[in-house]
Amino acid sequence: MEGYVRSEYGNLWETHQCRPHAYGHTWSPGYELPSGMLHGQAVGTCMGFGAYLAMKSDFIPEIECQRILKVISDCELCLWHPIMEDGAAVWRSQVAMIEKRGGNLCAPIPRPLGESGYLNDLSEEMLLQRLQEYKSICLSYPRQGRGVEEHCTEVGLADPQSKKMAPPDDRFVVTPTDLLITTLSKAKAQNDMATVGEVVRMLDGVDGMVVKYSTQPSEALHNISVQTAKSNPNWAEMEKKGTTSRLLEAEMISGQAEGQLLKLLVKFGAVKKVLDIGTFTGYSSLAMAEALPEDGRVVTLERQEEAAKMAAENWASSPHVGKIESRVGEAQALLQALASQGESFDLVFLDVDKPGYFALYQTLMETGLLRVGGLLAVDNTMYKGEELTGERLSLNGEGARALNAGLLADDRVLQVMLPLRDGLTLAFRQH
Ligand SMILES: C[S@@+](CC[C@H](N)C(=O)[O-])C[C@H]1O[C@@H](n2cnc3c(N)ncnc32)[C@H](O)[C@@H]1O
Repeated sequence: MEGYVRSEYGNLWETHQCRPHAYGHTWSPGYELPSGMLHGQAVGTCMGFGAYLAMKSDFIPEIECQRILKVISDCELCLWHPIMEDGAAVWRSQVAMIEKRGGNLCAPIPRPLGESGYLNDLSEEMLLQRLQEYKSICLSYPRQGRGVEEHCTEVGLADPQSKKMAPPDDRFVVTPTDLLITTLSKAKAQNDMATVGEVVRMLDGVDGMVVKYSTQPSEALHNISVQTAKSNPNWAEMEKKGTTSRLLEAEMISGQAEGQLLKLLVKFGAVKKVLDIGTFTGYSSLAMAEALPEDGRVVTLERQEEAAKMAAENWASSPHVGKIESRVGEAQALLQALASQGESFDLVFLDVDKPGYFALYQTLMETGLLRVGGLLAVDNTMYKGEELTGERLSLNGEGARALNAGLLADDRVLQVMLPLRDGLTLAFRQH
């Protein structure tokens, strides 16, 4: 144990490593807890599966694979558990491991017997196929590949799932989330669907409460919300005609709560120059313009001509319209142009397609468009809660995750993620 800790010292999270002693610990973390298996039993299944993959990769001959499976089985450990039928959970574990191990699967498997090689390429499709092949082999082993006393409850231990969430009575209610969790937990225990419905109603009220108790919008901002809410048929029509290249939708609007937060940041920071990346129908640009002093300026960027036109119409009646400069084109190219003009900004609001987030962030930092002492606000950093589900992320979800990870690794910024609507991150550039 001491030798292990010594070798791991400085990296007790065990990240970014190719580690022979992680044999049996690549796929099982995805199903160990929900299965209720003892840790060693779950590792047994994963060692057996690793041995099978080693054979399929020509790292060991079939006879040695059988030898490994026989040893595991003779030790009364589990080779196969029905929970492994949940291929999606096994795949999620693989995805999480790739992230943990710094971008590579690095699954240690025998190569040759007694030494370790690493498996890096295993697609989801191939993983599912190999699992089924492995299962059919395991079924020919004693107990059909099952272990003896596999589960925690069989040896007098509590089911690990029962510890996953503190029992409702033990959990302090400090936040609305605590309240929702405790109420839902009780409802689940009592199979009480009426209370589940009540929780849905409460959840639905969270955004409404934020809106209710935040400063109400100006008439011009209110009108943008109203116009935008009616705009979906127009966007669909424009996309069909080819006047916009992608489908825009009313739901893209930042809206009141974020608009008021942006206004507040402009006022509090005595901001003079704002860069708004993603104009859409002009809500965030106008919100920030309203908070700027007379000589303040918002430069707003939008790739879709039609959206920029609609934004200009929306601002036309506002006394703050003169503070807004609209530029049309791809954000990355427009940023380069602004940088070459020697521009820099006190506040940048980033709200465009998420796959481009990190590259745009890098440009903002490298060119000095976000000045030292300036603030970056980024929308949708909790992208639809995708990361919470543990499912595979969409391209947008990946984009948000890449930015979140990039901010975390960058000591030039201090940041906080606020669970406001779809997640809004504030990052202060300290150097
Ligand atoms: C979420 S909306 C912006 C919402 C706006 N900030 C508001 O307050 O309502 C994103 C906008 O950015 C535009 N956009 C997306 N990716 C872009 C890119 N790479 N360059 C320029 N504009 C982009 C879209 O056309 C869309 O109008």
